[in-house]
Amino acid sequence: MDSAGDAEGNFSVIGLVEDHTVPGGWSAQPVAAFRYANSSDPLPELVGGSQIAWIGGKPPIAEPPCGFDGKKCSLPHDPGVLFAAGAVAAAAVLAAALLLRHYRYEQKLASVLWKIEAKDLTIISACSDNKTSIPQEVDTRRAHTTIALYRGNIVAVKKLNKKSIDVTRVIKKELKQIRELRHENLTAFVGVCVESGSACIVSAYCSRGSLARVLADRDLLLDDMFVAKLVADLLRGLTYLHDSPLVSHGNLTSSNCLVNSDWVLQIADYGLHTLKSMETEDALRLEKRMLWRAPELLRDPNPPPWGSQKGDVYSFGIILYEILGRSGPWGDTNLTNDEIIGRVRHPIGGVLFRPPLSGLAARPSVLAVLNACWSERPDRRPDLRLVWLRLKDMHAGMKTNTFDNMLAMMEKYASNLEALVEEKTNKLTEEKRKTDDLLHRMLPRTIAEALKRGEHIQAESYDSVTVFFSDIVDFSHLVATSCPMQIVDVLHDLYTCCDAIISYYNVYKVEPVRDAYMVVGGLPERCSKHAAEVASMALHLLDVVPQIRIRHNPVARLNIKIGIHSGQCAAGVVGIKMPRYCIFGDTVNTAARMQSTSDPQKIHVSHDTYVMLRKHGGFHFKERGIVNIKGRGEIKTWWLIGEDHERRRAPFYRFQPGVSRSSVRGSYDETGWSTERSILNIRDRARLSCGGSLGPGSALSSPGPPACACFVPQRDHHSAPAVSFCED
Ligand SMILES: Nc1nc2c(ncn2[C@@H]2O[C@H](COP(=O)(O)OP(=O)(O)OP(=O)(O)O)[C@@H](O)[C@H]2O)c(=O)[nH]1
Ligand SMILES: [Mg+2]
Repeated sequence: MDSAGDAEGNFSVIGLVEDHTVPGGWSAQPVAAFRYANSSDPLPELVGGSQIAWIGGKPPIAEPPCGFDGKKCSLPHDPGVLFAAGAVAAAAVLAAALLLRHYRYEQKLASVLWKIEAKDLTIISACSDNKTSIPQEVDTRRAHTTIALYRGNIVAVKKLNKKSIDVTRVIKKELKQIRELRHENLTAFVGVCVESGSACIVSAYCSRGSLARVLADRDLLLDDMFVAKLVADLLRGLTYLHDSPLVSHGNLTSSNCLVNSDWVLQIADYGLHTLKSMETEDALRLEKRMLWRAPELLRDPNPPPWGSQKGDVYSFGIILYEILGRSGPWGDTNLTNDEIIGRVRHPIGGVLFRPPLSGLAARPSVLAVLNACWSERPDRRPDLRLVWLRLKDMHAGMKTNTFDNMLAMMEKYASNLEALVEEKTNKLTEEKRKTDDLLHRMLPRTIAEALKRGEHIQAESYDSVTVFFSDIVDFSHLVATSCPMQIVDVLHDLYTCCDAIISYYNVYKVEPVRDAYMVVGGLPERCSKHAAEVASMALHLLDVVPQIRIRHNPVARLNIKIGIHSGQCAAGVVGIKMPRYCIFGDTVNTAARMQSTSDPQKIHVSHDTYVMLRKHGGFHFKERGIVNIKGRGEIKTWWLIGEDHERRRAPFYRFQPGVSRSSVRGSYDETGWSTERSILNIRDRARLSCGGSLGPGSALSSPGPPACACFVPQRDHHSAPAVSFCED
């Protein structure tokens, strides 16, 4: 109590204090007190407050910042002041945003992201040494444009024909604009290389080349789906361009539509009109571009390089026509480019000149779109979205998914290629067959095959072969009375006929020299009946040769002298550049002597051959007597005069060394030759056509006397028979 008897307040501050003596570790204890230092003080002082554990480390403020009733923070209430303040703030924010935007724009313009350093471009030429760095899909011979390697990618490089390049602000704007365009159906712009005053535009490379080239490739089958996909790609790309800041293309041609490796059509050479302006261009190139240009642009003395959207629609119409017709932008026409452009610009007699639609296989709806796209009045041309709608029928077969479309295109292309490969393989096989045929005419088949395999041909010795020689009687007289070309004709006819006959026997013909003809039996494949083969063939030839008509002297007849001898010999290939299969040995000389000592239309047979033929049986002889053969002395020789006709039973087969026996009917001995076959009726044989105009089967199966068998020389199947022989 104080002196006045008033009670003095005794205030203590109780706080939570850590206390391990109580459960929970905390207890409320006095932590500070209020004391009056002087009795005159109106309020007590806080003593010991430092021990208090305040939340947040300090005591709470005594009053809220804006006072207990918020009056301390109240704004001025004048609306004019408020509005002015807001407007200033908004203007400041807008100005800051605009400034930032402009700054960024300027920065983008100034940035040289479009710039390509010449040192980063490695030009690839068709004869580039560095083939390993060129990706497989790049066929440099089919590029048709300059291609280069840029940061590991193949790019197309288009050089601008300008004397000097000044990269102005407008050009920078164009470059920025074009860099921002991205679409699946536009070729991706990579950059521009400006070096020492010249410039080139670098863009992504499309490996399948331009649409014009794809359409010109006759091996490529473009079915409806292919066509629809190409048209759809073109429309998509063009629509994107029309909706972009570029607004239009201005130079839409089939060479500016490229096809990439995935068969996606991409539009190229869009934009950059200022950069490309003032290019010194080839007049022919300029003229070619005009073929796709709309009439109103052709008439304009200063057409804008970006053309117009309606102008693009006209160009689209021409390209659509090109895709459907595959015969160029104006079809098969005799008019020159200049004449076409002239007629489009100034129609003659008011009749509009457009590509011919007759013979174009297309749906009526597509033809209607074509006509609409190349309307004379631009405002009558549909816009691209309408074109897309009107071509709905055309796109009906297409898949909605781009990837599926791509896959379908690839599959189509692969099967197209398969058919193409098959066709080319057939052609190749046919060519190979012809080459083999030619080779087999020059060398025995087994030898030719071994030579093809690169094997060395060892000369072989044969114990027993039969050598045949024939020679035209009075050939020197024939030569003296004919001109060289007539002689060539006679020999050609004779050899064509003889070759056809000997192909029916198991014998090998050695190259003829002048009128002399040499045939050997028993090599290169050994054959036990070689003497019979040669004898039969000799009788056949003897019968046929006199029936060959001499073209320039039809009444004259060819007669031959034949000599045959059997014995041992060696045979092998001589020469490397022009290998020849040659036969060596005394047997050859003796056979030649047998021929030279023979008589016209007689077959002179040595005693050795006679013994073999007797053993074989079926041949008829007449003894000639003792003849002096140079080198052999006096030997007994024979005339072969005939063979037993009735011994022929089996069908007559053409002999083809190397052909498996099982593939041919008939009975064969170990040489691949039918026993009966070698003993043929000479009359029947005579009916066999030379040159194969009648097959062997037909000659033997037709009963009764045969009709005249003629052959037409192989070199001209349309001419009248040059040589004919008939049965007497
Ligand atoms: N394979 C392939 N060929 C291309 C590529 N780019 C252009 N070409 C072809 O290269 C040739 C020359 O192209 P450009 O210099 O653009 O000439 P243009 O297209 O005929 O005519 P403009 O573009 O009108 O000047 C044309 O046949 C193009 O189709 C590409 O990326 N790949
Ligand atoms: Mg081009």
